Amino acid sequence: MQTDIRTPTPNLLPQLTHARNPGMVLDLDWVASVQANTSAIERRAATLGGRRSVKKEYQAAWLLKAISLIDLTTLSGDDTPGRVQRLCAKARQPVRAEMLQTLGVPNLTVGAVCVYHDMVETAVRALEGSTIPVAAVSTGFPAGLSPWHLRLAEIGESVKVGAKEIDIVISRRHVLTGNWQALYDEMREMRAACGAAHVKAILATGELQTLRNVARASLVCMMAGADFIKTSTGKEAVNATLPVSLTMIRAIRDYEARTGFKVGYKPAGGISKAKDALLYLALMKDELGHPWLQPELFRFGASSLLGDIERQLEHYLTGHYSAANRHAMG
Ligand SMILES: O=C[C@H](O)COP(=O)(O)O
Repeated sequence: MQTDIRTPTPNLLPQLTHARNPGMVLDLDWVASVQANTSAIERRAATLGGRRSVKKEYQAAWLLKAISLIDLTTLSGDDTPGRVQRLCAKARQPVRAEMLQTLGVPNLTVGAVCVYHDMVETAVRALEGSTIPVAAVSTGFPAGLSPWHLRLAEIGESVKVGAKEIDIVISRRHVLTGNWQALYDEMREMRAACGAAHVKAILATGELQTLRNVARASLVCMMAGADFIKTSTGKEAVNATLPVSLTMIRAIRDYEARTGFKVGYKPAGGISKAKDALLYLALMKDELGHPWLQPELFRFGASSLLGDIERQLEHYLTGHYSAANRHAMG
């Protein structure tokens, strides 16, 4: 039976505190034992799309919750300080002030702002006085093929200028060749380079060929101390999908069951519709429960999702849709 996701307004959900995942020694027997039943996973994912969506005030509450979980992202070659400043203004006040007042959440912000290293200082300055962290994509994002010492140095540079979260990319070839030791070692070193900054491991699942590879790579990154596992850079041909999400979420559940440590989940790439955000939240609640509905353990990596959510909230309040271009992000 599916869980009913109707819940009171998001700011009434319990606040989470959890110990940071320290990682563990690489357990190759555990890794080798991990399988993924692709047809069962795909069947389950297909049922999610058909579920009845929540309506009216319940939907509005869940959309507000979704906003608080967005890593508001710009990762374009033509990013400018001006665009990043506008994005940060949006991060501070994601929906028009009068709408937030009416909805009873005047202080709502997004989960984080996510940018390339070059824009970290601009974002940090633009977010001064708020509690919104800046996340930097790092380690030769998106391919992760720059020289190793430069990948590590890039993490250090971003942390030095104020990034509180680092989204690293793994070496896909370690997964594709089954070199779990190499994946573990690189993840461990990258986590160490992050220091106190939290590390999200981007698996680039669209390039890992099988769900079994996704499950094993998820586990190895968690064993090496990832704070979050993230699907995609947004630059692969296939980015976040529900089957991949189920696979990764279940890896998180198994890891917690065996070690007691909670690891966060970040689907990213191609999530641009409010209704998709609701599906993901329902999935998290069904599979992992309330702790994974907090920014400490769940984020959407998304550049345009906020605009669609804002349109849906406006429709809820006024009965009308405004043009999408009224909700520009940057
Ligand atoms: O990590 C975030 C992604 O790059 C955003 O992808 P998107 O532009 O498809 O929303």
